[in-house]
Amino acid sequence: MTFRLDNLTVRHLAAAAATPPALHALDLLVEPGEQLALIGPSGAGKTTLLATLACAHRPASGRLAVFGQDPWSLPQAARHRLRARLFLAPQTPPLPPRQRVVTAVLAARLPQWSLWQALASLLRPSDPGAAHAALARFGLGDKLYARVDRLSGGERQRCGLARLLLSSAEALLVDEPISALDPSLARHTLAALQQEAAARKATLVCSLHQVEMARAHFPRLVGLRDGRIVFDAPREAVSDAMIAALYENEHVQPAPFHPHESPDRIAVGACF
Ligand SMILES: Nc1ncnc2c1ncn2[C@@H]1O[C@H](COP(=O)(O)OP(=O)(O)OP(=O)(O)O)[C@@H](O)[C@H]1O
Repeated sequence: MTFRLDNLTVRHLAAAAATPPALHALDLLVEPGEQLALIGPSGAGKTTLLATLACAHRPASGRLAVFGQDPWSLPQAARHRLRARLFLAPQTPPLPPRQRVVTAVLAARLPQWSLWQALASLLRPSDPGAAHAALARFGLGDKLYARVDRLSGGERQRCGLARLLLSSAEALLVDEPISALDPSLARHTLAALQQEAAARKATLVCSLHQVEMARAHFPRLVGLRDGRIVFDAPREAVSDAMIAALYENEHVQPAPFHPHESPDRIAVGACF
């Protein structure tokens, strides 16, 4: 078992006491090598769930097992070793802006390196060939020596994913990997991620806003809403009605349209 959640509730430390938990009484089993997509509306808890699986949030109650171990009952050093078996790719990767792409990508190997290897790689990239190969898988081979702050949003996102290829993680936790990509790049990027996970027999949990991509590419879909699992099913069992119910949003009211407003006024209003 890669992940097992029993009645797991997670609260953000910064959230007001009266706020409902970000994740509420979740039960979830994820087997080694499984590929599943997390879908659900904004604020459903997808990012929180990925961070919880990555042992970045301590649950408020319930049980979490990662590779059969409760990370929060382990001594800190053992928890770090457990985390090194996971790779969390955030939606916006925290890449140092003035760093070269090659250095930023090779930093994925930090958990495998000694302090001296890490310092030496900062001065002279230790394995630029591996960084280039990883970048090339995401169509970024020509950016090896570019500065991170000169990349576009989509290029930064793919640079973050190239780091994943250099890690030795057994579970890949990926948060909205295609949110800044055009449709063709999005398909290519998802395929590269899924091929990598399959090749190393790693578990892949991926949050996506592109529901049709999730349905087309992932064998299992977990629908989250308001911090609860609404469905957890093979894609063939997920109907259009289930998707519509997941995203039904009674909180958003359509803005009133005033036909007497001139296009200029509408444009100015839209800017501010
Ligand atoms: N750092 C934080 N402190 C307090 N509350 C937070 C924090 N991060 C997220 N939340 C709250 O937790 C809930 C779940 O947020 P989360 O980011 O996990 O949702 P999400 O499904 O990933 O949303 P999106 O699709 O918009 O990225 C939301 O109500 C959000 O406001």
